[in-house]
Amino acid sequence: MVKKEFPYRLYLVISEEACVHHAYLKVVEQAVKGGVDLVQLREKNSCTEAFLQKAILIKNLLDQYHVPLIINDHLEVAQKVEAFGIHVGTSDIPPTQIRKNWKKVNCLGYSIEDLQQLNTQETHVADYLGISPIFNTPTKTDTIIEWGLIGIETIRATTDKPLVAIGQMNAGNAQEVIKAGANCIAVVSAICAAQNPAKAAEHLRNEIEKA
Ligand SMILES: Cc1ncc(COP(=O)(O)OP(=O)(O)O)c(N)n1
Ligand SMILES: Cc1nc(C(=O)O)sc1CCOP(=O)(O)O
Ligand SMILES: [Mg+2]
Repeated sequence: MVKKEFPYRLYLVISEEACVHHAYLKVVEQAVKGGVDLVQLREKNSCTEAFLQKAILIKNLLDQYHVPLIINDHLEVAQKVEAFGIHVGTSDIPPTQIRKNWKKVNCLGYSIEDLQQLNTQETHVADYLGISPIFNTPTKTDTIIEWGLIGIETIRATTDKPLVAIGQMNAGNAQEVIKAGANCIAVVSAICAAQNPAKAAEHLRNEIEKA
């Protein structure tokens, strides 16, 4: 595998239902203005058509800001919208299958839930690894481990792939998470539930850059 660049540092994972104070497209735009440089659309409860329509709207918006779009789980939507990439976990289409069916995928993310996964072909073909989760979070409860900072350090020592930290990430822990070895921080609530998504993103981004 040729190692690709992964310059992204603040990753917004968004769904319409996670957005508390503003419409999701407004949250995306404000977040990008505040410093988000990668966005994932994660619609766990939408049918394919609704997911696709949301993806088209977000893609059109993000293209104006030259910010890449990642689609969660759904290969058909990702391909139809010509997304930058896709994120999958251990219960989804395996990364090797995605490589076979989507030759032009630019960025393939894969969730890591245990250390054994690091030695698999699925991990090998991924462009970045999501450390799933750093801390338990009410936003996603079907997780099996809480990696903590030690988990980031352990994974960092094992792989040189870009590492994305997710799960209860916020401005209060962003610096220590980056210092422990994560390249990028992914958030849902810290931006989607903020009164001011632009300010929330800016605060997070500043903490990341200070680390
Ligand atoms: C950046 C990032 N990391 C991890 C996940 C979780 O993916 P997965 O384990 O497939 O769980 P769902 O998001 O599909 O519920 C993610 N989405 N993004
Ligand atoms: C989408 C997602 N994946 C996770 C994982 O552990 O794989 S945790 C998560 C949700 C993160 O939400 P918040 O920033 O609100 O804690
Ligand atoms: Mg998934």
